[in-house]
Amino acid sequence: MIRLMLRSGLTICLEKVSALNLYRMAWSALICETEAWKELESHVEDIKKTHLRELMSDEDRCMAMMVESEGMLLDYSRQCATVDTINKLFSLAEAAHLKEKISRMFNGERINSTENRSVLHVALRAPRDAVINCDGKNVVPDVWQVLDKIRDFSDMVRSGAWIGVTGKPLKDVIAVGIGGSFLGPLFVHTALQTDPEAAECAKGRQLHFLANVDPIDVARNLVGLNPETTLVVVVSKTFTTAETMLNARTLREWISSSLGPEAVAKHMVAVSTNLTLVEKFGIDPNNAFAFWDWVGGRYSVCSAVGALPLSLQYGFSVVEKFLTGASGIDQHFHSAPFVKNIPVCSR
Ligand SMILES: O=P(O)(O)OC[C@H]1O[C@](O)(CO)[C@@H](O)[C@@H]1O
Repeated sequence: MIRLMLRSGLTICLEKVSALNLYRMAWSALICETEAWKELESHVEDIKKTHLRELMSDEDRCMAMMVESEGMLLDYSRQCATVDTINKLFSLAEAAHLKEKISRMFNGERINSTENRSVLHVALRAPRDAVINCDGKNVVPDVWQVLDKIRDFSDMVRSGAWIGVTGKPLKDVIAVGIGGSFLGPLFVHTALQTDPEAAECAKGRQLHFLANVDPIDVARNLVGLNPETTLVVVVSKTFTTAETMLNARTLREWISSSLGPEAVAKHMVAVSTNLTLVEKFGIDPNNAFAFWDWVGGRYSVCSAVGALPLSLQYGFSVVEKFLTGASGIDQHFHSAPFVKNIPVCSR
């Protein structure tokens, strides 16, 4: 039996581990024990003595700390750091095998080790003809099947082809959700409100978000809304989250007490990975928009979680542009060297 002492102090017996596991264990050695970390640590003491005013007067340094790609400019020159600091951070990224980890993510490997899942939010905005495998299956066709369904549904609602039970068009949407099933869509909605093209597409429509279970917040969100012209989108990855389910039940009651229980079919739809619970709640599975467990909640804005409410408000073409932009950044993240890589430099 061969015994190996890792830098972390862990002793492993070679006959008990496969070569692959050995490789992974070596990778997971603590980052703070690498040379790159130690160099950075001692460098921090020097940089602390430098004033940002002095750093900002160095034009070459400032230019070196700007990266432009995909129509975006990242200027990180106002960090208390020199070009040397940045190079040391790149060395640390290499010591952490960042490049390999990025590739493993795009290859659909189960890098979410706590849940033993792939991390494939990049597939949510991949072009229709892309191939991204999860457990040997290309997931891109499934993604586009849902996106096509979102486009058709939001076109129908926006054009008035899908109407409420009393025959009125549904011009207002309440998205019920919390955490990752709320914050991403709210963020994009806030940004799109200042975009002239998107604002034009949203004229005459309202999008509300309900995350809080405080009854006053619920009441405030409903002010000025008429159930006859409102569509409720219940957004929950698990469809078990207490706050979301309580708000969903409150709104189901708001609709059915005013329009009758049969109105739920026309006035409530859902976004979830758990379509069984969606149906149990009383939402027609035909009006459910799926996503998958390889989408982390906080990364779900490009799934139906964001795409459905935002398409209802702005139209699918606006959302498609958002997805295309995100996909452009994904390609950039996958292929650009660290020094020109906006997501890497902004970490
Ligand atoms: O989408 P769900 O399953 O309703 O979960 C909502 C949020 O609740 C949490 O589980 C906890 O806040 C988050 O991770 C998640 O984004």
